[in-house]
Amino acid sequence: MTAKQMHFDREPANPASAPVLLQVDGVGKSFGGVRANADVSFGLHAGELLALIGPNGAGKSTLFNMINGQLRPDTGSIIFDGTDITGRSPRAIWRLGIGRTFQVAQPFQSMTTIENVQTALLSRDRRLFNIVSRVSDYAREEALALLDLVQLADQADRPCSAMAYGDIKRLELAVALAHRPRLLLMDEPTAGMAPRERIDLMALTRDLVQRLGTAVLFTEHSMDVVFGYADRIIVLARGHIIADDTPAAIRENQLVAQVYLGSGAALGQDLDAGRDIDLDRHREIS
Ligand SMILES: Nc1ncnc2c1ncn2[C@@H]1O[C@H](COP(=O)(O)OP(=O)(O)OP(=O)(O)O)[C@@H](O)[C@H]1O
Repeated sequence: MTAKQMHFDREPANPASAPVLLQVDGVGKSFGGVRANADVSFGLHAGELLALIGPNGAGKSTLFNMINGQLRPDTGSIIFDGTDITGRSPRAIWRLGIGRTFQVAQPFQSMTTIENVQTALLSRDRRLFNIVSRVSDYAREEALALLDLVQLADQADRPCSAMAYGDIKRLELAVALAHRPRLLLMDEPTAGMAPRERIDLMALTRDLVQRLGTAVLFTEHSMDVVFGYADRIIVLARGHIIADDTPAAIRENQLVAQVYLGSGAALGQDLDAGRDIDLDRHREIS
């Protein structure tokens, strides 16, 4: 069964006209005297690929963790598809349709590719497996369709331990998609990947977002990925949103350039020259 037969494909979404799926309103979080997030507000539309960037310590992880339920905001609210999820548990938020991927993908190495997806489907369906009902017997066709989505169907029965890291990241995407999230949070999706693999993974993510209508919020330190694939970019600095705009507008934003580079140079100049700006090299502002 292919992904198309499983009805994964939809009409491509138009993010600008799509309804707001996630609304973050006046969110703040402090750790002792450190204001990690202050009065953060933004909306995210269905089918939108939104990048969250900022220098080290700007507050990206804190914001991410408030959306996925790992941290409770001190102030403000987070509304997902009309439901107030502020301070709810990670499990409850996941059940409502917010999935996530991690900086370092960690599949079950002792399983095959397809068994990893089958395990995610078992979890989605709240089933347990034991010696009698084996993982490899569960929802194989649906698991194959998910692997087909991320172009891994031909590696279904391969042990994970034998897979290339770029393929493992694609497997992680299939696992995250197993419970059909409407919003996917991706924490530095291309960390540790070679340039070619980064482009492949983001092109695939973009394609899936358009086909499935899933919204994606991702943090990323590689500016080639951010400017190449985001529909919109939010820039955090010292806990505040200092810009929320299209990649083209962010590129020309002088405040953003100053925050990153400590100069008036337009952010993305290096990109135009075909180079990648690594924010780790521009820590001085935070
Ligand atoms: N659990 C914590 N306890 C104390 N301070 C914290 C905690 N978590 C974050 N902070 C502080 O809050 C600020 C924002 O941190 P956060 O990790 O959200 O930034 P970030 O933008 O994700 O940084 P990076 O890009 O380095 O991951 C920093 O000053 C950080 O030291």
